[in-house]
Amino acid sequence: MSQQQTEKTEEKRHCAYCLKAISGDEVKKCAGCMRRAYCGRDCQVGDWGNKGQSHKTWCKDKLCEEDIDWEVRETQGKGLGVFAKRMLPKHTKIMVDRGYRTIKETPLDFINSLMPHGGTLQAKWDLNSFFTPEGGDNLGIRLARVNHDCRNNATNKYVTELNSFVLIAIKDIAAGEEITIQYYFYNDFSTIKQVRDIRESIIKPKWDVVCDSTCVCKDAAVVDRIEKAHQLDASIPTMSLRTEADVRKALQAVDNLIAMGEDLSSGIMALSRTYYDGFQLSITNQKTFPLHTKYIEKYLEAVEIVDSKHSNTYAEALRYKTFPESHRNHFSK
Ligand SMILES: C[S@@+](CC[C@H](N)C(=O)[O-])C[C@H]1O[C@@H](n2cnc3c(N)ncnc32)[C@H](O)[C@@H]1O
Repeated sequence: MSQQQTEKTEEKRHCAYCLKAISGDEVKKCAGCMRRAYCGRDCQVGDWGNKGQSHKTWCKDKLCEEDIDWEVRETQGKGLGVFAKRMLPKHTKIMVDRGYRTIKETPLDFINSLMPHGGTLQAKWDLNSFFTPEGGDNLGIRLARVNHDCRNNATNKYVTELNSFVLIAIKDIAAGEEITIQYYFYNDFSTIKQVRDIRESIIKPKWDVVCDSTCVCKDAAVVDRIEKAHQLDASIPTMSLRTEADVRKALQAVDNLIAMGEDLSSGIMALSRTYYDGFQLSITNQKTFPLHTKYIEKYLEAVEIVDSKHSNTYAEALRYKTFPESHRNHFSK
């Protein structure tokens, strides 16, 4: 385990484990990354394993840290929010935040500090936990401070085996800019009807966030782009793969979808799946097999951004890159 070091500066930080505000001599840093701050050895030990944020897994990645790269502070009219302290380039991992699965599992101090102020533990849990298609409702104690925006500049994915949310920038985020996500997960290629239903039936009642008529979710041009991408996405699995020409046609659809997805909000999530589609399709035919390289490389890159190198998905993608013939779609099977 990395050792603590005492800093003699008047630096102001938050303990990465208990979240206490600390400054000057109270700030102890992980000697591995020299970035993560603790108020003492007990907190450092707690944070190292999965009782805390599993810093053992992330230390070498030198991830963004609270008070260095982002901070939690008051917003105008939304309570607290998370703000960039420096320019965070597109695809930066802003935070990896452990997901608590139940109220019982969540430290009481953490859950008590959350909105709604004066509310019951259940009300706080309901407001601050996020549904994850991969792992049910989970609460990330720092993620819970991130506000919703339909024009979000970040997106989050829950990685089940790491028991953590990974929050990534989906565009360059300027120093001082608020970091926002879309509450309630939907991928960019879901139909606009689903998007609208989610707004009306989940986001509004659960978080009391109401979009005005100028919001991007009501922009006809955006609606049209999402709808077209959805139709194309839904058509790909139904396409014939009997001949080489069929496979090339399906790959053309994949390339078109990639081009459409590039500029849709949170694109990298849906794109990672589309790159994988390209890989799976190209390997079905001996003639198109050489094309698989570009898709699997893009897929691996996207998985590294969204799920991280420590995920099972990354290990699997790496295996398919190295041994594409091991995939069930390989033309020899
Ligand atoms: C998960 S919390 C986000 C952090 C919260 N602002 C805080 O102070 O802890 C969700 C709540 O934040 C507020 N909020 C989030 N996004 C908002 C938005 N776009 N407009 C207004 N309020 C928002 C709403 O009160 C919402 O129920």
